[in-house]
Amino acid sequence: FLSGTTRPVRILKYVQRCANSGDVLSVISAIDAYCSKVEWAMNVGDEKGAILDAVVLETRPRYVLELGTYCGYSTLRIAHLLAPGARLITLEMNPHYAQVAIEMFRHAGLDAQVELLVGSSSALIPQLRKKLDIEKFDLVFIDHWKVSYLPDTKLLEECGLLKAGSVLLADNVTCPGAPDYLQYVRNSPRYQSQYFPARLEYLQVEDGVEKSVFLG
Ligand SMILES: Nc1ncnc2c1ncn2[C@@H]1O[C@H](Cn2cc(CNC(=O)c3cc([N+](=O)[O-])cc(O)c3O)nn2)[C@@H](O)[C@H]1O
Ligand SMILES: [Mg+2]
Repeated sequence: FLSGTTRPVRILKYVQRCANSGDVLSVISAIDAYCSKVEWAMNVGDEKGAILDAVVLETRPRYVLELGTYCGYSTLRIAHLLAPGARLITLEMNPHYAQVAIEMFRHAGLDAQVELLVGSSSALIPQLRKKLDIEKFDLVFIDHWKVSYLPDTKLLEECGLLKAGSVLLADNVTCPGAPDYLQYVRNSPRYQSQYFPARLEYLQVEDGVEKSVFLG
């Protein structure tokens, strides 16, 4: 009866049926259960998600930016760990996926904690300071089109949205891979970069995330 829907809609319907509303951890595990048992989806998943959690806890960010919301899985993992008063901005260019993510945040009871902007990262990043009155981001989670990782990182630098100590965490640097981005953050004197190997979400394939601290 869900034929003709999109994968994010099928994930959302499963969450609305099976996860306790207002319980973000049950929403996260419901998404992982569905995507490991029913159909694969490109959420960061629980193994790489645990690395994301650790980086959020270690950074204790006040201003967080996410590139590529999709179903909102990683948005929820981050939002769950933020201190009161922190702000989480997530950018999603597909309005249909954005709507699914907003419903996902509502089910988790975190829709007031997340600011979702619909549009492409390259169009939105230059507007963030004016639009949101945010000077710098303490943490950026990068999980959108792999060819956009590097140009968007350079755009964040050019727009003055990074400060010494800002942390970039990039998903999929091994699979599907973001070779130009990796080369940049690993060779630029402006970044201190570290690789965390982990399996690709829900599969036995090798992937990894790259944590890069901007040095100013
Ligand atoms: N420049 C952009 N600005 C805003 N949103 C964007 C942009 N590019 C893609 N998106 C959005 O990201 C979401 C998710 N997304 C991510 C990707 C790229 N990610 C992958 O292709 C991917 C692929 C695999 N994989 O193939 O195994 C595993 C992963 O973890 C991945 O993130 N494509 N869409 C989608 O909703 C899309 O609208
Ligand atoms: Mg990813």
